[in-house]
Amino acid sequence: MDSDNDFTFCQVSTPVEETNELVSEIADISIKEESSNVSSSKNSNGGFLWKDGLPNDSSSSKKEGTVGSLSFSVISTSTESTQSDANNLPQKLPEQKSSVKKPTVRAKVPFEKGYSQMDWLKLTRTHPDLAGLKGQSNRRLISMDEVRKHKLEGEMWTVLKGRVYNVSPYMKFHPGGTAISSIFKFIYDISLFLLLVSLKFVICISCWGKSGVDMLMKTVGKDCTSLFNKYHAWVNAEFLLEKCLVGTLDERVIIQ
Ligand code: HEM
Repeated sequence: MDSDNDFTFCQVSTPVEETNELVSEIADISIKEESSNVSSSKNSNGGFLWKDGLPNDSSSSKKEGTVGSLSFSVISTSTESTQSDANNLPQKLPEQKSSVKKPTVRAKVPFEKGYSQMDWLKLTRTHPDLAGLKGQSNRRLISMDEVRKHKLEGEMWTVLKGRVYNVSPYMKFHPGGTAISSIFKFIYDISLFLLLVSLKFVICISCWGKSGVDMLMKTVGKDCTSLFNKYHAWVNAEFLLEKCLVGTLDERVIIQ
């Protein structure tokens, strides 16, 4: 017979049900290291040795074994030894308490009623010309000079990731920084001088108590990409401001 046609069949793994059954019967496994001179239970060739024993609790059997200097014990809760008594059924292990911490809720400057991100998305669906294009294409190239000229009510332009947006309609919808109570504001004022020492921290607290409009007003007539990325690089502005797109920044003007 050709050797290619010579097959040998063998079982390479135990069936899943059997494995689950075995696992459910093991209540506890512990491994502890013994010093090399304590070797009463070790066999002569330094290999593996089992010790069968029945602890006080007759519902479970304990097996001990050694491999080299490691000794371990396996406690089985199998009902094999005692069948009839209902008390001898494998006892449930005490439930482990989960140590999942509750997330801390951070106070934020609340948005005005009717100005949530959901309200904004609704508005983008119903208003066709939020960018104020008046029929112009939003594919045209816009210079930084032109962006700087648009700082007035209704026409507040900003550059984000190479695109020019009219953020006026979004202003009131922009979420604010962390809320600040009046007492905390007092402490904030006193400690402001000390806080100036750490520039990074000052940048962090600069948005405390400020409304979303305050935050976004900083960006009008400028490129806000770095500020945007500093506060929330994860925000999908391309999607949120899709309907506010005025054009693409003409970067050739900056390079020259
Ligand atoms: C122009 C495009 C921008 C868009 C579309 C936008 C959008 C958003 C959105 C959706 C949030 C809520 C994020 C969240 O809760 O995880 C947010 C929060 C915030 N944004 Fe903007 N933003 C823009 C620009 C900016 C800029 C330029 C600044 C900085 C001057 C800024 C400062 C903040 C701050 C401080 C928060 C509150 C962060 C917090 O404490 O959770 N945003 N913005």
